[in-house]
Amino acid sequence: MGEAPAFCFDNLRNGFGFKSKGFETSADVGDKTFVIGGENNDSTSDIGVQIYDKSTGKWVIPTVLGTKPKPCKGHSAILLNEDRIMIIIRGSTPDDCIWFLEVDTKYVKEQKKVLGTEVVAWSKGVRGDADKPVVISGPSGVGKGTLINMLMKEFPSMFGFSISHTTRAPRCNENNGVHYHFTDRSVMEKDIKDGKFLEFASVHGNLYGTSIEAVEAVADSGKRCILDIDVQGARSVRASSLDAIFIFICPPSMTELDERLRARETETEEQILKRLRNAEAEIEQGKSSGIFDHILYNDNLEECYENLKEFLGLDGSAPTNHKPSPKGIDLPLNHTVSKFDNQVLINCETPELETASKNLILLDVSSLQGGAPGRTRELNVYSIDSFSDGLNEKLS
Ligand SMILES: Nc1ncnc2c1ncn2[C@@H]1O[C@H](COP(=O)(O)OP(=O)(O)OP(=O)(O)O)[C@@H](O)[C@H]1O
Ligand SMILES: Nc1nc2c(ncn2[C@@H]2O[C@H](COP(=O)(O)O)[C@@H](O)[C@H]2O)c(=O)[nH]1
Repeated sequence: MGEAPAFCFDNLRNGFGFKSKGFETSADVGDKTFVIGGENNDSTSDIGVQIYDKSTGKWVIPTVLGTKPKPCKGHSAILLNEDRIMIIIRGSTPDDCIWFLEVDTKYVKEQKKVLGTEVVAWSKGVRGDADKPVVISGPSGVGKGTLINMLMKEFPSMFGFSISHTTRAPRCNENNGVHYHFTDRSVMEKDIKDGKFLEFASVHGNLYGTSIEAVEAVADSGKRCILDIDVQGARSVRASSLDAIFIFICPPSMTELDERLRARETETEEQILKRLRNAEAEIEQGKSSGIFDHILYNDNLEECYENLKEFLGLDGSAPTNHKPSPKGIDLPLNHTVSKFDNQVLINCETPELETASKNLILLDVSSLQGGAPGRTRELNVYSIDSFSDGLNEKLS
């Protein structure tokens, strides 16, 4: 069990001729040293990332993906599984104190290939078993939006909609930033290239995509994220580490789909025909691709909605969705962080107390799920009373 001093002033960069401005941590992965640092201990500062490549003797500023932690008063860091660094933030809110910086995970490796640069990716640590995002897919006109609106209306504090980007023109009843982020193709293509999208696809001749930020904004609001995306997008999300549940909505017949699209009066004849042509392939893939956990037929709307609620475990009385709030990790300036198998121990010393009390916090990382882009979930946090032989109070 290796013990690492926390808030260490790491001389690493001085040793290589760099001026260190303050409180940084570092971790070695292969021949790279990842330096994670804020500027000083007095005020809050951003957590920047730099990489020292020992094989070339050069410093590299990586492309940083994901939403990063807010400016903070300091942090500790410890390497897990040789591919991600767990960061414990000082002076943060309870739901914002653990973050992960992925440095060599599958996602990071893929993004390095796509972007052609060094890449690191942040994901926020979520304690316990947070509800998984829900991906809803199906051909245009089947009623996805209608069902999602019903769900959001009945459970406004439970669900949040992931607002996609699209290059298609807004319909007369659609608002920018509410129904979609309407954008230019060149801007969206640049953002895709910069790794800002969880998934994207060309759908009926336009570009659509889910930004990492859209999904994180919902998670940050404490709600369960709903994504309305096409089958190609669902496939990409399935291949990502978002760890969602996938529902495919099927029409009762192509004739009925045709009627619904026409009755909506939002597309031209040409566009309707294009959407109907694409629907056949989508239905085929929706039923056979193995992407979806559940297929719902939207014939009678009310019945389909009841089935959707049942699948989401919402068929009884309206759930309160009030999980107990997790307690924070109140890190003092002096503490050590150590790791043993899948457990990280934070030893907070409070020498000013006569009894020199020790406050131990155990982070169980054995069941971590998900990861960048999105959230790293299933982190369990316990406090340990060092003066008794028993555990624990679960803090999450
Ligand atoms: N079960 C149903 N029976 C009859 N009409 C329905 C049913 N479900 C939805 N509709 C209607 O069908 C039309 C298309 O529905 P909606 O816009 O929700 O489809 P969608 O799957 O979200 O389409 P798109 O992918 O193009 O956004 C709407 O006018 C809606 O009111
Ligand atoms: N892959 C993605 N598909 C998306 C996204 N947002 C919407 N969609 C799908 O596009 C079609 C058409 O939508 P419309 O609003 O123009 O009728 C529909 O099937 C949506 O599910 C996205 O972010 N990614």
